Formats: sequence, structure tokens, C-alpha cells
Amino acid sequence: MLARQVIASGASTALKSISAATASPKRSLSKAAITAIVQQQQTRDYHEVTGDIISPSMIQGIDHLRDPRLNKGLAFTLEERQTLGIHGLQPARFKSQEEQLELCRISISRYQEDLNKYLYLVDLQDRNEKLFFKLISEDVEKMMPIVYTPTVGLACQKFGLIYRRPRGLFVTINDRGYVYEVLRNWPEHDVRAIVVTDGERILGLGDLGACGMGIPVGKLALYTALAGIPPHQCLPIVIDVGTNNQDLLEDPLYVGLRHKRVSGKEYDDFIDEFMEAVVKRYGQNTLIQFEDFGNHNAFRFLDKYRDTYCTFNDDIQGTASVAVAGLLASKRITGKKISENTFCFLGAGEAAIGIADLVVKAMQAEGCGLQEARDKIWLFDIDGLLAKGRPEGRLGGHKAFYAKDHRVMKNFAELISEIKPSVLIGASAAGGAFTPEILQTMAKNNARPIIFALSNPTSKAECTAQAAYENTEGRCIFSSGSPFPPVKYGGKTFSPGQGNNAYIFPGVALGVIVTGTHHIPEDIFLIAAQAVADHVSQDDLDKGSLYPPLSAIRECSLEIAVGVTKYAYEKGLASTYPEPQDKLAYIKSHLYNFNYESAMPVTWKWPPQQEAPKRPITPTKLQA
Ligand SMILES: NC(=O)C1=CN([C@@H]2O[C@H](COP(=O)(O)OP(=O)(O)OC[C@H]3O[C@@H](n4cnc5c(N)ncnc54)[C@H](OP(=O)(O)O)[C@@H]3O)[C@@H](O)[C@H]2O)C=CC1
Ligand SMILES: CC(=O)C(=O)O
Ligand SMILES: [Mg+2]
Repeated sequence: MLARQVIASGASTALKSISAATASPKRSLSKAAITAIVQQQQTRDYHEVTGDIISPSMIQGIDHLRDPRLNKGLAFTLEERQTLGIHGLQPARFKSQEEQLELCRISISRYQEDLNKYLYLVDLQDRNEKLFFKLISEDVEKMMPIVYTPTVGLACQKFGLIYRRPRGLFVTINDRGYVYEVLRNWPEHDVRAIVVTDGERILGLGDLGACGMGIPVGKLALYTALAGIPPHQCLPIVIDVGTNNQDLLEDPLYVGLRHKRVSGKEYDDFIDEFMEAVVKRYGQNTLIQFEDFGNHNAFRFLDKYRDTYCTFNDDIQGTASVAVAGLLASKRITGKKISENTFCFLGAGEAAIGIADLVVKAMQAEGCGLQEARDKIWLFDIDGLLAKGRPEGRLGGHKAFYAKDHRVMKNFAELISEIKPSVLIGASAAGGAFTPEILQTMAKNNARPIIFALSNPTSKAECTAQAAYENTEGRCIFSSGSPFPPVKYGGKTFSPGQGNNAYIFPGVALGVIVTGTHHIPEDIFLIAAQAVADHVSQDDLDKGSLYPPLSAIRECSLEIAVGVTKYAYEKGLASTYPEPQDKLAYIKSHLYNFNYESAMPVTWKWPPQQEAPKRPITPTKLQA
């Protein structure tokens, strides 16, 4: 049996094919051949290759430094530098990963503009992937607002200006009939999760077309940083069917298709083709997270695909889950069950309806009837209160569940005065719509009013944290979709929590991926909500937050994943067998390692050499 070598280029997919030369009986690969194979296949782990095993150290010379998966910068040891043929290509100094992180932190703090901080991080990810993810995961509070909301919104708006290197796939309507072929161009073979947008409703910024790519990229960065899902398993995708944003159509820097959005059957057929192509390329269990689609498509696609694909809509379901998590935690302050509240929403779109539907489910779990639960929820959209007799109608879909037998109302402040809700939720992208008058009314009618201003980015929040505390005498329980700095009011410092689906989707995705779950039932989002709520400490509540600190979000993700895993096996949704007994240990065994690994060749004994049984040697024989 010939000794085997190992390709250890960083993570976990199996190298599926290899050139004829590789399979030659001599088992001797030239360095150039190995480099070519490894680059072509973009593998990152220990791969068996028809009897030969190659190590990451086989990617020699400057190419090793140029591969962000392998590059460790000055953290390569002398031995590694010599073995890899990179000795002399870097200065003499050796640094630990910790020292490198410190330099990253200093570098970021030197940039004044958030967009420049974002660009620094993009560059770091392109240069040294482990350092990038370790940096974010170890300082989520500082880094999340850069890679995610609010800065990612700005990055999308400036996408045409800042676009540099591929970090996801653009599948355009011109690729009709060839979507599978486009997917095949993505160099990774072991994709387990896709975040896809068509760019029509990017945060609260509207239609940004192909510039929406920043969103799937940012969401998937959080998959790794907050839930330890290996980056090579994550694929960001923009579906480019054009844009209805006239400014972009006229912008010479716009990078997408320069025509109005294709809609109707042509669009639907294209999305069907996309879904089928994903399954054909990566398998039935590939998680497809819909993100920032326009309202009119988001609900349709969720209903259409939820039972036939492994999919969820983050804006509808992830947002619902994080909002319900906050409400579950609020019970410990108000002493009220969720069903003892009255809710008013500004907005009746993906986020608002998603929340309302899950709140109803939570109320039902408390023993409330379906209609009784819906009666406690009042929604207000562009045309005013969802009232059955309103002249505009527009009460289709789930809006119908919440339409009231009530006079037509166009003034939200009036609704708040009349209905006297205990919970006020904004998901309208109407920045500043919670006026001081509205906030003061909430304070007048409630000892501890709950106020969620969930719209993103910061400029679209229905009110600021400062305004919320100031207009409620510091009595409100406040959360926002994008972060606000702590607020000093009445001799107290409030640190409100971030009611953002980032608490939910990474953990849900982790649980779904490790179990190979086929479908994602609504229950999973209640399980996730409870897991987050359980993580809220008295200290968090005392500081004014209904959420655990962002620094604890990784623990939340793990707990959500454990909950999802238990549920998936209980309900027969999992496809990974045997069922692990210790679910947490099982999940942890799948996590990405943020620390550098050795780049030295690994010598494997394959198959493990069995020691020859020791034969007793008798003195008699010796003598003989
Ligand atoms: N914190 C979080 O985790 C999340 C936050 N969001 C944020 O929520 C916001 C809305 O997102 P989403 O629900 O997906 O978007 P949608 O487009 O689906 O919904 C927006 C809703 O707001 C209504 N609306 C818009 N302007 C006004 C206004 N001036 N007065 C009253 N109602 C108004 C719309 O009315 P109509 O129905 O008549 O069009 C619609 O019902 C965005 O800013 C988004 O960033 C979204 C997801 C997650
Ligand atoms: C957070 C999020 O998903 C949104 O604002 O769309
Ligand atoms: Mg979103």
C-alpha cells in the first residue's frame, strides 16, 4: 500500500475529480500540477485524491499568500515560510493572530468614514479570511454595524463605486435557461446555504437592483461570524431582473441590467428555474434564505416554496422571531402575558405581518383563540388603518386577517390615542414617524410602554432611542433594528437592544444545515424566539435591553441550533443520521475554526498501521 499524502488547504469539501496525471500509478505530482488542481477546485480541507493526499503546503510560494483561505500574513512560522517557499516574501517579523487583530482594530479606528471602515473589512476578507472572521466574531458590537446595518446600506447605495472583486453570483434574466450553468461557475462544491435577493427592497432604501449584493454578502458574513458556519458553505446571490429605480438606470456607475424589472410569468418562471438549479447543483437540502425581495413577491414565494424547498424568508420569519423574542423577554418587566397586550403596527408589510402572525401563534400558545388574538393587533399601512370599509381596499393576503370593522383612519397618532396600545411596532421604513406626540401618548397610557422602531438603516428608524426615552420619561422598553448608542436620561444610562433578525437567522441556518433539514416549519421561529428570550439576563433588562448583548449572540446561535436540531429529529425533518445524542457537541463539531491552523505537511498513516502482535520469544528459541 502506497503512503498517501493530504491536500490540506483549509476546510472541508472533498476533492471530487482529479486529472489523469494525478491518478497515475507513480503517485508523484509536480508542484505546478498540484497548485493548478487546488486552485481549480478551490478546496480548503484535507482531501483524498485517488490514493494521493496533498497538503496546503503544496500550494507553494506567493500563491499561498495570495489565497485568502490560506494566508496567515506574518503569522507563518519560519518553518512554514521555508517549507512553503515564501521565506523572504515577507518581512522578518513573526506575529501572533492576536497581534494581527490588534493591528486590524487600530487600522479600523483610524478611518473616520464608516464606508472606509467597510472597505477595509472587505479588503481584509479578500486578503486573510480567518483574520476577518475572527475580528468580527470577537467584537460583534463594533464590527456588526460595519459589515451589516447600517453601513451595509450605504455600501449598497455606493456599490457601483466600490465594487472590486467577486464575492457572490449575479444571475441575470439573460441567463434564462442557463441558471444551472451559471451556478456551476461558482468555485465551491459544498455550498449548504444561499442568501438570495433580487434587490427590490434593500433595507428601507427601496429598489437598489444589482447593488443589493451587499445584503447577501453581509448576511452570510454573519452566518460565519455569529454561527460558525464555514464560509465556503455560503453563497451570496443577486437575481438581476432589472430595476425600477430611475436614478440607477441613469447612473453611469450602475453595474446591473439597465432596464425596468422583468415581472409576471417571465419573472416567476425565472425564479422557478433558479430554485430547481440550486437543488440540481447543491442538493435538496440546500438552505435558500430569501432576503429583501419586494413585498408583492416575498409572501408569494414563501407560500409557493416553503413545503417543497428548504427555504425561509428572513424579513417575514426571521424578523417575526426576533420581535417575539423581545416580547417574551418583556414579560419579565411588565408581568403581562403576550396576549394581555394590544399591538399597533406602523407598516403592514413583510416585517409587520410576519411579526403579527407569529405574535398570534405566541398568543395561541398562551391559550388565546385565533380570532381573539388577531383582534388585539392593529395595522396601519400607507393608506391608513387596515379597516374593512376603507375606499382603497388593498386588504389582500394576510392583511385581511387583521382588517377591522372600524371607521376609516388616516392619522396614526389618532389611532394610538383611540386604541391605547401597550406595544407600538414600526416596520414601515418611514423614518421619524413615531412623533413626540405618539411617544407621549404611549407613556400616558402605559406604565412601561413597549416601543420597537425596527426599520433599517438608522435613518429609517421610526424614532431614535433618545426620542423614545425622552418622550416617555425614561419608562419605555425600547428596541431598534439598527443600533443606537446608549442614552442618558434622568440620571440613568439606557442601552437598548437591537431587535434585528441577526439574532435569529444564523442559528436557524446552523441547525438546519447540520441536520440536513428538508423544510423549515413556522414552529422553528418560535423555538428560536424562546431561545433568544431565555438568554436575556436580569442585567440586560435592567440596562433597558430585551435582548442579550451582541457579544453573546454566538451563544444564542448555538442554543437556537440545538433547539432546531431537537425539533428536526423529533418531527422527522432531519436527514442526517444517526441522530446525535449530544446535540450541542455534534453542532460544535461542525463549526468553523477561526484560529490559524498549521500549514505544515500532515503525514497520515493510511490505513492506520496495525502494530504486529508481539510474538513471545522464548529463551529456548533464542538459544536455538
Ligand atoms: N429589524 C429587523 O430585523 C428588520 C427590519 N426591517 C425593516 O422594516 C422596514 C420594512 O420592511 P418590510 O416590511 O420588509 O417592507 P415592506 O415593503 O414589505 O413593508 C413596508 C410597509 O410599510 C408601509 N408603509 C410605508 N410607508 C408608510 C408610511 N409612511 N406610513 C404608514 N405605512 C407605511 C407599507 O404600506 P403598503 O402596504 O401600503 O405599501 C408596507 O405595509 C424596512 O426598513 C426594513 O429594513 C425588515 C426586516 C427585518
Ligand atoms: C434586517 C433586515 O433584514 C432588513 O432590514 O431587511
Ligand atoms: Mg432583510
